[in-house]
Amino acid sequence: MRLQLSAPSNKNIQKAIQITGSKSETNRSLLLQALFPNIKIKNLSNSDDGEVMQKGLLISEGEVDIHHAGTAMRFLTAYFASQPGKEVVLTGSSRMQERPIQVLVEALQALGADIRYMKNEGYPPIKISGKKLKQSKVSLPANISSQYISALLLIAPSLKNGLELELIGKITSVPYIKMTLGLLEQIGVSTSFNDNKITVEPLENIEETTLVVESDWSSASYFYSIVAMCEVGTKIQLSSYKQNSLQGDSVLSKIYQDFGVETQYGKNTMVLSKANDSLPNTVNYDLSNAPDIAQTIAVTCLGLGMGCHLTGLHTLPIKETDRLAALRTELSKFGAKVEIDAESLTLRPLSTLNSGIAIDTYNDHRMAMAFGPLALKVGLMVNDAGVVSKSYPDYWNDLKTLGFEIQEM
Ligand SMILES: O=C(O)C1=C[C@@H](OP(=O)(O)O)[C@@H](O)[C@H](O)C1
Ligand SMILES: C=C(OP(=O)(O)O)C(=O)O
Repeated sequence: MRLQLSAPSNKNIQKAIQITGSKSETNRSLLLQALFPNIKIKNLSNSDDGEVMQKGLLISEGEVDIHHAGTAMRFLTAYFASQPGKEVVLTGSSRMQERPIQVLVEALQALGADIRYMKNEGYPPIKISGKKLKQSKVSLPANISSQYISALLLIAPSLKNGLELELIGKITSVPYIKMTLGLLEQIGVSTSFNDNKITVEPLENIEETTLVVESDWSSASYFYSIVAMCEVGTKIQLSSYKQNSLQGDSVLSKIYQDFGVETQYGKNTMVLSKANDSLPNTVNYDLSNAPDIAQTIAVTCLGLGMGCHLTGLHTLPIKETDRLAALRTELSKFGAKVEIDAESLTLRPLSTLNSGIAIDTYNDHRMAMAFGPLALKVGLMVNDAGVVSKSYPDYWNDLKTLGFEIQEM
């Protein structure tokens, strides 16, 4: 599906949008619920990634296909490996078969798991024969993906002696590890995280507990970008959000102050308002703690004629697509000068954007969603726009609610 996008006729937007639960919190909560069935969950994500996780958890033998969902791939690997009697082949999209999983597989094998590669060493698909994992200590590299660490932490309370992890190297995407520990604490598990050591105590039963998933902050990023590009006075209310979030992407409320956007919290809601138009020429951010908002920020800067130097992006090449290469290609179509290296992206300020551009999305929801707000500055097309369903199926409808003109071509 190719969409043609144009700006709302009124760039002083006053609207409210309800976003569903965080996909990261959802997939963690679902796994915990499979281990401790008296957990109840509210405000689940309606994303494809949440759906494949839910379906995957119901399967005990045969093939489990998690499509593009990184969290489902990593979390289910740990889950099936620790479940005696379950025998599955865990696979995913062709891109998923290029996303590395060796660090997690080796850590699980060290704990006693039976996992074999079906095609390429180090990558899905993998065959898992569930076993009781008897070991309780393991060390693993922490600089490739925090999802390997979260996967181990999620099954940790169900292991007889809990788990002690030693993290090697610089730890990436730290807030996602803290989110996992935060959810474990919410169900009554004792945890500690000091320097490069994490411990999780075992837990046999829990009281009936309801986990209320906060709405998705990565999805909220696109509204920060929209407000930043609208007229002063624009206000968009988003729900359900809170100031003390488990999600690291909530750093958006600080970052977007640089773009004149203020955040006010109410009861379960936040209002983003465009407060001023005085913008710096260029901004610098280290996004190693919030990699999923890199695309949003780069496109906001392009739209506002600002430059940016974004660092800490070493994980972007192994996400849904190589996001550094994809960003360079797509930003350049508008005439921008963009440089990338293994962990950073530099965009030079550009005053006039080329028009008539069609954005390629590379099976990456965030390529489509990040470029949507740019329609406020220049009409554009988005190819394969249905990719947004990976995390945010209602995205284009919500943009229509704001007044964007969106037509299928
Ligand atoms: O644990 C999670 O829910 C996630 C962790 C991050 O991945 P990495 O740790 O691989 O950077 C993030 O990019 C992803 O969207 C979700
Ligand atoms: C990287 C992402 O997802 P995952 O790794 O879970 O596929 C994302 O949603 O931006």
